[in-house]
Amino acid sequence: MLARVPDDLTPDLPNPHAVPPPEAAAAAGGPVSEPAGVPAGATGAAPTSPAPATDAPASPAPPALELRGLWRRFGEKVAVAGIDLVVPAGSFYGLVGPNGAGKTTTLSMATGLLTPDAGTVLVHGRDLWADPVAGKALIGILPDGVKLFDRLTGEQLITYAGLLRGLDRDTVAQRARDLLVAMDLVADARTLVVDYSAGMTKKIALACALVHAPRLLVLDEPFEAVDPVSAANIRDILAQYVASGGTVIVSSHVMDLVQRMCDHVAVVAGGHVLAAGTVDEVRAGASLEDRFVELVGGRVSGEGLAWLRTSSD
Ligand SMILES: Nc1ncnc2c1ncn2[C@@H]1O[C@H](COP(=O)(O)OP(=O)(O)OP(=O)(O)O)[C@@H](O)[C@H]1O
Repeated sequence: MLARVPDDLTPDLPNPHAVPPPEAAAAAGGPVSEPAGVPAGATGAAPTSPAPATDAPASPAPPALELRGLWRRFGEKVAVAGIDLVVPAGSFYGLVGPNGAGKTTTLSMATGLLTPDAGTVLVHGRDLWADPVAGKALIGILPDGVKLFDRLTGEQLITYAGLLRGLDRDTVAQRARDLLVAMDLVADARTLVVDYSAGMTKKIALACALVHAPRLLVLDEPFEAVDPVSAANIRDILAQYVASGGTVIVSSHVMDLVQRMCDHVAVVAGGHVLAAGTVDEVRAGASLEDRFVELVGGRVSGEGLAWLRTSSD
């Protein structure tokens, strides 16, 4: 079983010893930072007042993702009703909720795929919707109901994703090979994606989300239709990614999986966050599944379906 992400695919984290020019970092999908010692937004500006004293404690690193007052409605339907959420950098964060809770809508707004009606999305402290190009460079996305260019082969699709992210051809070729191995898709590298099974399609989409070594990985139902061995491989890859400094947000309906895999979780229902924190805080001594049912409610008896138990002969 694979338990290791190739070093080249671990997240592009800021290197305190090397500060690339912002445009180069953005093009490489890496962090865009001001030169050390220069206040944000002041690059190139002549100082107008003496520098402030520098003995104040360094401010803590911003969360990987911060959602403030996110709203989204579709016609009369309010899908997301003022969601606030803080995803700490380096966390493995689960997002759970019943069908129609607003998870996909929230993640779509958090990753620049869907415009919010109101609210702010900060990715590593940067306002995503103020500068979507820089913000999206930090994110890898596996959307729900993913639509791919499925007339490409798996290998071509990863290559396409890498080139689109601004990587050079040699880097893309190396990473495509590594990802095909990690996803156990080498034998089908030259098969058209349209001929892939649902689980294989999920894996090739995940490979595309990883190719630019993002700092934040947002995965909507990544294990749906994936076989147990592939799921275990993917879990290993994600755990390794988090161990090397990346942040993963994963939506899932499988409480047991979230409880085992994630260190933080948010329970969402009706477009609101009902509970959020570490998994242990949220489950409060119960299993996550029991706590989920307690928070969300909505259990129905099968009495109305008595006819299902009636013999038809
Ligand atoms: N494009 C759309 N047009 C109209 N309504 C939408 C649209 N997208 C989502 N909705 C509605 O918004 C609500 C939240 O949907 P969303 O897909 O975010 O839920 P979810 O938590 O991801 O659900 P599931 O777990 O079933 O995938 C639902 O009532 C859904 O019908």
